[in-house]
Amino acid sequence: MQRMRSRSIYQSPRATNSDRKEGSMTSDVGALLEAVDFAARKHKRQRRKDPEKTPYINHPIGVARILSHEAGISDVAILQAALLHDTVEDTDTQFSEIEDVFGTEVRHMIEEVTDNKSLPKEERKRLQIEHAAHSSYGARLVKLADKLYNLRDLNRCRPEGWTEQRVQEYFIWASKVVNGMRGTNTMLEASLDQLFCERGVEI
Ligand SMILES: Nc1nc2c(ncn2[C@@H]2O[C@H](COP(=O)(O)OP(=O)(O)O)[C@@H](OP(=O)(O)OP(=O)(O)O)[C@H]2O)c(=O)[nH]1
Ligand SMILES: [Mn+2]
Repeated sequence: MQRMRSRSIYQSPRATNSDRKEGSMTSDVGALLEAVDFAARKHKRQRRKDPEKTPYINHPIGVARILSHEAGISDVAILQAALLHDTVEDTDTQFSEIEDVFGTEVRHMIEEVTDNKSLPKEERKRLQIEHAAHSSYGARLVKLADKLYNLRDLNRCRPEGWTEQRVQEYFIWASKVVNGMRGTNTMLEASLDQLFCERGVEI
């Protein structure tokens, strides 16, 4: 029987050339695909709130894509955290499970971006504004890309049951979360500011 590894092979991969030649899974690509697969399995029964009922997994994949394609991020742990960022908040995933597979760095980023769903919604939303400002660099990047994706999604179509006023209030709240993270990434902040400006939200 194969012995259990004491350290996950998917955490912060630093693959050597010989690892790559041997087809080892410690490559960056392998580590990212492991996170995509983990998130897809965890979110498999969930849909977005849009009338089309888009598969939920489109959101974390899109958040990771914003970081890599628009913000210029290539750090594998940060991209994995983006892919996994809603697994604990919205599925039965435990932080310990994330740590076992992806390591402590990814676990900590996800802890930082996970709301405590047992708190009343107003308190949760207030705490996001407070916590975002004191988060690590990786967690702030994930938060900024998360907000950018969700605001673009709101411009694309209104979630079922949301009034136009609720959409506008989400933009105003998101701007407060973003304001606490200024100076993190020029490209993300410029894209977010453009959206706030189009909605007439003061920044
Ligand atoms: N714009 C949009 N959002 C949708 C849709 N479907 C699901 N969501 C999710 O809804 C959340 C925002 O809705 P709210 O009512 O404010 O929050 P709640 O679900 O946490 O109570 C976001 O969670 P989150 O990613 O955890 O971010 P956050 O807003 O909690 O920071 C977003 O991903 C959709 O079709 N459009
Ligand atoms: Mn999210």
